[in-house]
Amino acid sequence: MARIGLLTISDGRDFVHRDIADWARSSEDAIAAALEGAGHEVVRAPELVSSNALASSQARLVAEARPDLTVFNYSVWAFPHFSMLAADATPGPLVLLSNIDPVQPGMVGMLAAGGSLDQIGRVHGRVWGDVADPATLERLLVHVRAAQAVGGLRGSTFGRFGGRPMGMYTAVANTDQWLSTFGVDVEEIDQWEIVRRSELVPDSRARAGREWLEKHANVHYDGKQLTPELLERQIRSYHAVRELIDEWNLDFSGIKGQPELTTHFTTMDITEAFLNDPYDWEGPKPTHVTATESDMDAALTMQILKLISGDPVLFADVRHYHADRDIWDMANSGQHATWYAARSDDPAENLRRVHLYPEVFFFPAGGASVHHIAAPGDMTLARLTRHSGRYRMQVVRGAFEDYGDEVNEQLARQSTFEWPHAFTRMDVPADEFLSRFGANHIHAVPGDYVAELEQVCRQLDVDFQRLGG
Ligand SMILES: C[C@H](O)[C@@H](O)[C@@H](O)C(=O)CO
Repeated sequence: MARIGLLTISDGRDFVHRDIADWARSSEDAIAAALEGAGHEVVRAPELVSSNALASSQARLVAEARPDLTVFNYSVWAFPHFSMLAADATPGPLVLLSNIDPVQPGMVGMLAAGGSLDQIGRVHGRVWGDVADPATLERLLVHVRAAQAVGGLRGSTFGRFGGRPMGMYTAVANTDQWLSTFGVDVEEIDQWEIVRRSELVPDSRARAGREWLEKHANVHYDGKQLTPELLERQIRSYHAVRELIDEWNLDFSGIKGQPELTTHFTTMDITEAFLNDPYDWEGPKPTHVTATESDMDAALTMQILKLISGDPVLFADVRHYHADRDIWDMANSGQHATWYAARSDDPAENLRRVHLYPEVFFFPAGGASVHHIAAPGDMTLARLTRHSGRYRMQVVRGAFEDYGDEVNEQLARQSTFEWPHAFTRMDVPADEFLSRFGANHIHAVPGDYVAELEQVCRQLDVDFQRLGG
C-alpha cells in the first residue's frame, strides 16, 4: 500500500472558481475513490488550490504526511503558477493528472503546468483520462509503483558479504554514488562471519532443514561433493546469514562465495536460493534479495524489481545463446530461487521440480547446487549497468520457455546441467544484445514492468535504455 497525496489545482479568478469548485471537488472524489479502491491511502488537501497562498499551504499540509507520490489534479483550467508553488512545497515524486473533457479545460491546465515544471527541470509524470477507466487508473498506478520503489530504496542498507569476486569490475560499485543516486548505504561484512556463525546453529535446526529438503526436493547425494553433512553446512550458512541480516538491519544483500567459500567451505547456493524465496524449511517469510558473487548492481536492480512487483527476483548469468532456436540459457552458477520452478505459492509444488545435485568441478568445497528449469511465462529482464560512470537501466522484454523434459535436458546439458536454467526468448536481436549489454548477470520478474522501470529511472536521474522492441 502506498500513501498518495492529492491536490486539485483550480482557476485563480474567484468568480470562476466559485462556479467550478463542485465539479473540481467531484473529480477529486473520483480519483481518491479509485486509488483507495486499488488499496492505497489517500491524503487529500483540505482545500482546492485557487490562490498562490493556498498552493503553498495545501501542498505543505499534504507533504507533512510524507506521501510516496503526490498527484496534482487538473479537471478545470488551473493557473500554472499555483502548480509551480505547490510543486516547490512537494519534495517527493509528482504526477499531473488531467481529465479529457471538452467543457472544462483540465488538459490545457495540465499542459501549462507541465511545461512550466519542465522549464525549471522538475521531474514529473503525466497521466490523462478518466480514472474510472481501468486503463487510465493502471497508467496512474505505474507511477505509484515506481514511486514506492524509489522511496523504498532511500534509507535502505545493502549487506556486502565479501568483496569483488574473481576480478569482476561489474560487480563492484561506488558507495558514494549509491548513497547520492539511490539513497542506499553499504554495510561490509566479512565472509568469515558466515563460517563462524554457521557452527553455532543448533544441530536440530540444521537437521530439520535437511529433512525438509529431502522430503520435498530431489536430493542426489554422491558421498563426496554432496553429503548430508555438506547439505547441513549449507543450511547452517543460511541461518548464519539470516542472523546477520537481522543484526545489521540489512534490506538486501550479496555474497561473494567464489573462490574462498566455494573452494574451502561450501557454496552459498542454498543460502541464496532460499533468501530470495518467499519460504524456507521453517515456513513462509518475506523474500530477501541476495545477489550471487556479491554483485552490487545486480542486487540493486533486483531490489528495484522486487519493490515494483512484490515477487521474488531471478538472478542469472547470461550463459549461452542457442542460435538455432534464438533463445538464451540464463543459468546461474548454482542457484535460482526455487519459486521459479513452478511459481507456485505452495513450496512443495516448486520443490517437486527442484534437484539438488553435487557441486561441479568449479567448487571443490562441495554442497548442493539448486537445479530446475524455470516455468514458462512473460518476463521483464533488466540490469543497472554503468557507462563512463553514469548509471543506466538496460531493459528487455522476453519470455521463459519450456520445451518438455527431453529437449529441456538436452539444452541444459550443453552448458552446466547441474545449475538452474531459464530458457529465455528475448525481444532483442542477439547482435544488439551482445554488443550493448553491460554485464555478465541479468535479472528478471514475471510480467511487464517496463513502464515502471522507465519512471523509476526518471525519478532517480538514471538513463533508461530499452533493448530491442
Ligand atoms: C564458473 C564460474 O565460477 C561462474 O561463477 C561464472 O560463470 C559466473 O557465474 C560469472 O558470473
